[in-house]
Amino acid sequence: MKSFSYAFEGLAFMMRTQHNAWIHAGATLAAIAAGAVLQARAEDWRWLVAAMSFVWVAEAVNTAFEHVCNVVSPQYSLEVKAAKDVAAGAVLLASMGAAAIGLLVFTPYLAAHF
Ligand SMILES: Nc1ncnc2c1ncn2[C@@H]1O[C@H](COP(=O)(O)OP(=O)(O)OP(=O)(O)O)[C@@H](O)[C@H]1O
Repeated sequence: MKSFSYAFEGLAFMMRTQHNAWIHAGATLAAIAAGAVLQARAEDWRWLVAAMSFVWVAEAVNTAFEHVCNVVSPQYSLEVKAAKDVAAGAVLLASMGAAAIGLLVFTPYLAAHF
């Protein structure tokens, strides 16, 4: 129970400090709403859940990484810049992958409706 509470504290910290987390939250809610409205099949929900989870995991790891960097090297450093930029790149890659999965999942439903 203690471990769960620390993990939820970490997630709450991420939501308080990372504006990108709110963009992920909006995208997550939009994907869930689209899946419900279009009545996505179970195999499509699997892809959606995997894509959404991957983005959140990348953002959480990026947040942790940034804070470790800030403690280890609060002053400007090209090494820290490279490390933070690569971590931000991981979130970008996960988000682009999720957007691609969203397109692949939802396009056939939209094509069938319109
Ligand atoms: N100590 C530092 N030395 C050099 N560059 C830094 C340093 N801290 C931040 N930066 C640069 O600023 C960018 C943003 O870092 P910051 O820690 O402010 O994260 P952020 O604003 O939460 O952005 P994001 O989560 O979108 O990557 C980094 O990707 C890096 O290019």
